[in-house]
Amino acid sequence: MPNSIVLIGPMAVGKTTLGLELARQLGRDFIDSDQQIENQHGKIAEIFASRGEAWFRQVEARCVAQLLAQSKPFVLSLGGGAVLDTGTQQLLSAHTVVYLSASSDHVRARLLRSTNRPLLQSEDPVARWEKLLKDRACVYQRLADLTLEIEDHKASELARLIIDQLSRTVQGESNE
Ligand SMILES: Nc1ncnc2c1ncn2[C@@H]1O[C@H](COP(=O)(O)OP(=O)(O)OP(=O)(O)O)[C@@H](O)[C@H]1O
Ligand SMILES: O=C(O)C1=C[C@@H](O)[C@@H](O)[C@H](O)C1
Ligand SMILES: [Mg+2]
Repeated sequence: MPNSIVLIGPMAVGKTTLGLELARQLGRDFIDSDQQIENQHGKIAEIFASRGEAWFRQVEARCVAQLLAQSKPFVLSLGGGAVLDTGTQQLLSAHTVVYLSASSDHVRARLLRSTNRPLLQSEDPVARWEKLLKDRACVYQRLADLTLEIEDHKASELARLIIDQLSRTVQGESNE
């Protein structure tokens, strides 16, 4: 797996948690785009409140482009909406993209206990999450080299599954 592995998917599916575990199992560096933006510009909820979503998206696209320009392969977890940027979509084609897919049932408890996601500030965060997923699912699917249903697996098991499935793909390609 010579290029970077990029985890995409909707909020709360476990991109950050699993990305860290995947990087640990592969002995690679790990970076999370939301964390990177927060280190540079402060809390995402405050950015949305003070500068608006459009400004956040510009910063996010620039941050992701800088990260993907690194020559050493690493594991990158993207914010849930980062894939909407067409420049980011183009850059992702040079990397291995893993879509973490989930039904709302599998993330319901996580959504209900979180208070820091500006796009889910609503009386019904689960319905908001479902609507965002409906709008974005085709983008996630189109960009993905591998799609993984998180179901009730532990992060360590999901990381192992990703490594196994990606190694099989690489093996298959070298046998062609
Ligand atoms: N496989 C798992 N099993 C149980 N809990 C998990 C698993 N993966 C993540 N979690 C928990 O779910 C919550 C959301 O996980 P995480 O922050 O990794 O998701 P995310 O996709 O990065 O979300 P965000 O859109 O906010 O970036 C966290 O509390 C995390 O501990
Ligand atoms: O799905 C989204 O649009 C977002 C997801 C989070 O990771 C953050 O990037 C932010 O809250 C926006
Ligand atoms: Mg995250």
